[in-house]
Amino acid sequence: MSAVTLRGLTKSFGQVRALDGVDLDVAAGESLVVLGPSGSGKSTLLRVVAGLERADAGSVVIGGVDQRDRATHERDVAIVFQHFALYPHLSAERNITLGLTHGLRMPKSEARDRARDVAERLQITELLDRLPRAMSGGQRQRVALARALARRAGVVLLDEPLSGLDAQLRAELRVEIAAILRNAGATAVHVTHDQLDAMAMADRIAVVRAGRIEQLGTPDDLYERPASEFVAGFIGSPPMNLFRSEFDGTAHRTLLAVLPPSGHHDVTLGVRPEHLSLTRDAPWTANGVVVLVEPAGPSKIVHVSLAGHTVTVRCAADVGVRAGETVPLGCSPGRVAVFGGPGRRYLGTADELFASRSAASAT
Ligand SMILES: Nc1ncnc2c1ncn2[C@@H]1O[C@H](COP(=O)(O)OP(=O)(O)OP(=O)(O)O)[C@@H](O)[C@H]1O
Repeated sequence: MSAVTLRGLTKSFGQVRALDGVDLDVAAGESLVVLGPSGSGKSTLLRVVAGLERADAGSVVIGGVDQRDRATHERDVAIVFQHFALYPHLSAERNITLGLTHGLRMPKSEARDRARDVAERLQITELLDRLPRAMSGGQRQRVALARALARRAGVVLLDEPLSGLDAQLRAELRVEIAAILRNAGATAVHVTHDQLDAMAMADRIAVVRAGRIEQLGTPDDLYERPASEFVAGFIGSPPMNLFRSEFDGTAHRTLLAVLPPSGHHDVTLGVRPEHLSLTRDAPWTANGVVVLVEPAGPSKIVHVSLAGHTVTVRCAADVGVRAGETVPLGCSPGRVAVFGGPGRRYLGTADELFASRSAASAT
């Protein structure tokens, strides 16, 4: 396993800046997920690390060695692509051993031993003699992963390895792949636009937007303290409710009145679904109309229409509400995140902002 260090990576395609000065350190043995919307530069980042794309500026260092003059096959990386890219006319075993015998010039018997070893760990031994067309999507993806792991490369790069699989298989495989990479002690960089994949697979997540890293942190960091409105809206299922206008008119106005006068007047308030309740017994309240009740196992997600947008509330499964009902919504300012200023960065909770304002006015 090797550490990966990226410094000042920049890459443009014509007018499009796919990477805009990316600095990133991935520790040896770490699983890092690059998460962002379509077109944010995730694949380009991975391709530059793999040497499939040349950066306009910046450096890629793997295991302490600058990769500038190295072609993809000379880099200590294994790649698992979005599309399985297995050779259709070769058995699973041959798919796994081909890169070893040809790429790494390993003797056939040794390559076969390695394939069998990794197949056992991935529980696909019974697939080794099969052609890809005789396998399910999930089985093919396991074989693709086996092929990457069999190389025992210092770094495994995965580009949307789960896309194209159905939700249940995706949920199973994301946990499985994370465990396999962890047990193998592999350094892994995954790319995905799916925050559930990211939360399950990552030691740390880098959220990218327009070729820049917006926030880097553990899944808990990102969930508890999103650095910006963009991150807040991207993480969590359902994601944080964001109020550009107002939650409770009085509360919002009170909040605006206490914010620093330095241009933070256009703020967004964010509240997680689990921090809203269908009660009037809270410091801030408003009324809304239930549009949909969605069962979610031990809880339910209630979608409530409020001042022109839909708010999601996570509540206990036994709370009895029906579509069409008018319900109170309550929350506490300690649970309200405030975003504003350039880049709509996180300014603190409403409570913290009230407190700092009163402390400032007291001195
Ligand atoms: N070979 C290319 N030629 C021209 N533009 C490109 C090329 N590759 C990527 N881009 C552009 O660079 C930007 C980043 O693309 P990239 O594929 O890295 O994004 P992504 O985050 O991986 O998106 P997705 O999730 O849709 O795959 C996009 O605007 C894309 O259109």
